Amino acid sequence: MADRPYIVGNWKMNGTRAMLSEARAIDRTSQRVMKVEVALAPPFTLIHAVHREVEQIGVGAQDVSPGADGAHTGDISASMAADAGAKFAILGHSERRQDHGETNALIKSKVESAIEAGMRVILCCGETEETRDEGKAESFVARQLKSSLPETLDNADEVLTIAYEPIWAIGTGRTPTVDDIGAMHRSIKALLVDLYGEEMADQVRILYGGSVNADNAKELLAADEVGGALVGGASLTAESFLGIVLAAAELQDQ
Ligand SMILES: O=C[C@H](O)COP(=O)(O)O
Repeated sequence: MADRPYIVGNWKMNGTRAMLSEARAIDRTSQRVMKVEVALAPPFTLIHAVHREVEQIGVGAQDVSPGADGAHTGDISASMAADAGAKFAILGHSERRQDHGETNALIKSKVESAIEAGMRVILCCGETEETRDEGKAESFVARQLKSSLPETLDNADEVLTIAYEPIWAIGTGRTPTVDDIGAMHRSIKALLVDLYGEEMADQVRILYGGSVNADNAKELLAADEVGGALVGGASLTAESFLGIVLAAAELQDQ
């Protein structure tokens, strides 16, 4: 449901079965916070286990490979991730772009494969500090999105979420101003209207990601057109992640 804030924890390359207790605790509290949609993206090795442990929250993958199953050693297709219990896939994260040289064209083929497998896509975008300093952040992000979004979209709220994550804010404790976040989210929204029309664009939540924690969540989530948060470091313990979930719930009450 696009009108609920969407709070997604990305565990990145962290987590062994010892962390299942954190997922259980997140799930238990989330059952009482129905006005917020909560989800976790553990590493592939834990997707099935987390899926079996939780009742309320969504479980997703941090990536999928494009194309159909076949002879691709080490790869995991969207249909395999979905079979393990993943309902969504985070695609185009800047860490994958940097560490694995992912291009917008490759990301687009991953987006298409994930949607075909029935998953929701959380498509990440975001600029470097240099690009922002040059005043080119919005045009850079628009280019990333235009080159990696599908041509057409049906059931947008079930299929697509965008996550704006300025690279310089990831894991650094630094965040853009609320005005800068609002301006970027408005620009992304305008692009979605352009590509898919207003009705479809209204259904796509645009998350903010980059050093979100329980202390700054309320302020960041209140920015214009922010429909939730993609959380890295602060999603690794139930205590810190639930602080963000509860902040989102409080904001809904205001
Ligand atoms: O996917 C999550 C983002 O990269 C944000 O990570 P962070 O919350 O550790 O800054």
